[in-house]
Amino acid sequence: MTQQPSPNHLAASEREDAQVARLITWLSAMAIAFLIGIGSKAWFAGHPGHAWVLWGFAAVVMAEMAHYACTRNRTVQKAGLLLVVGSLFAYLIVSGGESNTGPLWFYVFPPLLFYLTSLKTGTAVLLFCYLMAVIVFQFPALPFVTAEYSTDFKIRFFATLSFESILCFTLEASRLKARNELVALAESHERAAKTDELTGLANRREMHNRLMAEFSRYQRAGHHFSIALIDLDLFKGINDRFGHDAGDQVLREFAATVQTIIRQTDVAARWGGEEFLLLLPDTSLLQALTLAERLRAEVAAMRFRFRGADLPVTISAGVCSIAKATSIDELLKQADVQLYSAKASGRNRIAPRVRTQNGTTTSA
Ligand SMILES: Nc1nc2c(ncn2[C@@H]2O[C@H](COP(=O)(O)OP(=O)(O)OP(=O)(O)O)[C@@H](O)[C@H]2O)c(=O)[nH]1
Repeated sequence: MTQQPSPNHLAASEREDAQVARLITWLSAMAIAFLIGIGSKAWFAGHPGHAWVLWGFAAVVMAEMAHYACTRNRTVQKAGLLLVVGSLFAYLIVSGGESNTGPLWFYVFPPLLFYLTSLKTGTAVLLFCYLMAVIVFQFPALPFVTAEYSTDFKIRFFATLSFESILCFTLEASRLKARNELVALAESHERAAKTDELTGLANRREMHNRLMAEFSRYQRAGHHFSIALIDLDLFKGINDRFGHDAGDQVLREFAATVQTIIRQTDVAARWGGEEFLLLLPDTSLLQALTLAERLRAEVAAMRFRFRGADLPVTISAGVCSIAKATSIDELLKQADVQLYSAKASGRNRIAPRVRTQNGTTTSA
């Protein structure tokens, strides 16, 4: 199974793409200035053919810039620049440019290539360019080759270019590694800031954000939601009789049970010590009561064990729907009042108790 890139990775890639697009725009503008300047120099030095070729390349780069300005297509922009640069360097190697210095421009290629493409694509394109250069250097008699280079030049050219390419590859590989580690670190910090360490559920701050977001959705589009405030009954007794570790294990097991019962779109959070809050989007009061009751029955029927001892675990919950409140604070207050009433009427129950059409009540 292929792993989906995380939102943080996608955001980092998007930022990088935008940065690359800006860089290409600047490089293209500089390339146009250089090509026109060097073309003019060639013109006045009496090499009109060379001048026209360089001006032709400048015109293609201008056309590419205009295309990008109209379409904002970054893939075409990148491919276009690499194609122009590749063709220009091929021309400079076969023609020798001015005074046989054309191949020197090739040193611009490796860093640009690795930065604009991936390490794999960059290496493949570079190897292809090496092959082309070897052919041009080895077979000066080929019809399109007009330059001839000394053996010394060829050896030094390949040696220095290989050194530069390996250096660029290594630097780009470590840049990517550092970037990925940074994104992973940011992700783990982000997760830690939203999660309760003991149970792995959302923490109070994260739940508060989710409640606010759900409330805006309700105000904007009228999507109803409900909450259930759950408290483990007589939890102090469990800690006192069986120890704090037993209490911690109960909290973890209860959190795991909650996660098997709620929907994916629901949010469960540890609201306080032994208090949990469920946010149930698109859920009416009756549906929320049914879910809370199912959870209560499940917990009451479960066997919580710690070091051979059976732990008496039950829950009480207060449920409230946004239809009965005008703000998140009021909603929480009402759920708290309901929880208090569930506790007061004997614990191991859900409040409010409502009558359904067939006369039964939804909670214990
Ligand atoms: N083991 C453990 N205990 C915790 C944690 N957080 C809070 N508690 C304990 O939970 C207990 C809550 O006790 P109380 O508020 O008196 O409530 P209760 O005993 O559950 O009684 P009722 O709520 O009235 O049913 C306290 O003893 C806290 O120390 C935790 O992270 N781990």
